[in-house]
Amino acid sequence: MRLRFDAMTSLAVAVVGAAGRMGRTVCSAVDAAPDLDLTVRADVGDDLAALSGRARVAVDFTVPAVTEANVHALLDAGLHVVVGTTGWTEESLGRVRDHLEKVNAGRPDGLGVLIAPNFALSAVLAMSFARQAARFFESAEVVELHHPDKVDAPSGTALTTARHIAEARTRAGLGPVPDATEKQLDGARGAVVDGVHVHAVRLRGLVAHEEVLLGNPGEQLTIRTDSFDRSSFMPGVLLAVREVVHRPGLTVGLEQVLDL
Ligand SMILES: NC(=O)C1=CN([C@@H]2O[C@H](COP(=O)(O)OP(=O)(O)OC[C@H]3O[C@@H](n4cnc5c(N)ncnc54)[C@H](OP(=O)(O)O)[C@@H]3O)[C@@H](O)[C@H]2O)C=CC1
Ligand SMILES: O=C(O)C1=N[C@H](C(=O)O)C[C@H](O)C1
Repeated sequence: MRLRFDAMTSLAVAVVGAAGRMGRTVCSAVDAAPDLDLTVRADVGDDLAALSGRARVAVDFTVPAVTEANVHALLDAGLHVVVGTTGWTEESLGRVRDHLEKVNAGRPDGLGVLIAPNFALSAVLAMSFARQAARFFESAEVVELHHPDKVDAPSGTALTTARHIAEARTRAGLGPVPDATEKQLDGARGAVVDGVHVHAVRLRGLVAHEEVLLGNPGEQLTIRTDSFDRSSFMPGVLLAVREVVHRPGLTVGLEQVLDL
């Protein structure tokens, strides 16, 4: 019965932030997918409560300052939500988890929220490889490189990568990364995220890139991911849209869906 339903009914999708760089690309990708139906393009000033009944899944690519409020409004409107916008913290994720528990209480087919800092397969794999490798290296630093219209630094992907590296180092009993710097210009050693230095480059011509540098005496491992075009994020976004309706509660990271 379920197969018949999936085969005959397309999934109605709303895109929030539809006029933005990612929003426009997601609209085209949803439009081109035979099993998905783009029913709403929402942007600044649109009332998200009005999406109730017009879509089953909303995709949010907006700005860090509004994304959490959007998710709460979309849950109140009864939609599953896929989020690519950056700026999430343990606290804001916790509030979404609490909200989901409330709206899903007593519902076997509860709502799902899937939040991922990066939907590109190469980036998800790079984060996973970095996490795997981190415990074997004395030194670890992250360099992220993006287009200069990006409003946040460091990138959400770099923050997540650094946190995963730090967790792996702690679990392995590694101490602080070696660094004899005594005197520096402000920012010369980047931001420090859980003990891992993160450097942000903004350069016209770039899209989204990251290097994880891992060092030991006499050797270095570099893990690099490049998104040359926003089409790189689309298979992951579409996968998340199709998956989120089957995953009640909060899912963080596309790696959960890919079983990495
Ligand atoms: N997870 C992933 O794989 C990826 C994540 N990102 C992240 O996605 C986010 C968006 O990136 P990008 O598309 O480049 O940014 P843009 O600035 O191009 O797009 C954001 C859009 O959201 C709109 N917007 C702002 N506030 C609201 C609101 N309250 N409700 C609805 N729409 C709103 C903006 O309108 P206006 O311009 O008028 O303010 C704009 O149209 C960023 O956080 C970025 O880091 C980006 C790429 C991949
Ligand atoms: O703003 C961008 O462009 C991107 N943002 C995300 C991030 O901050 O990690 C994902 C990707 O790097 C592109």
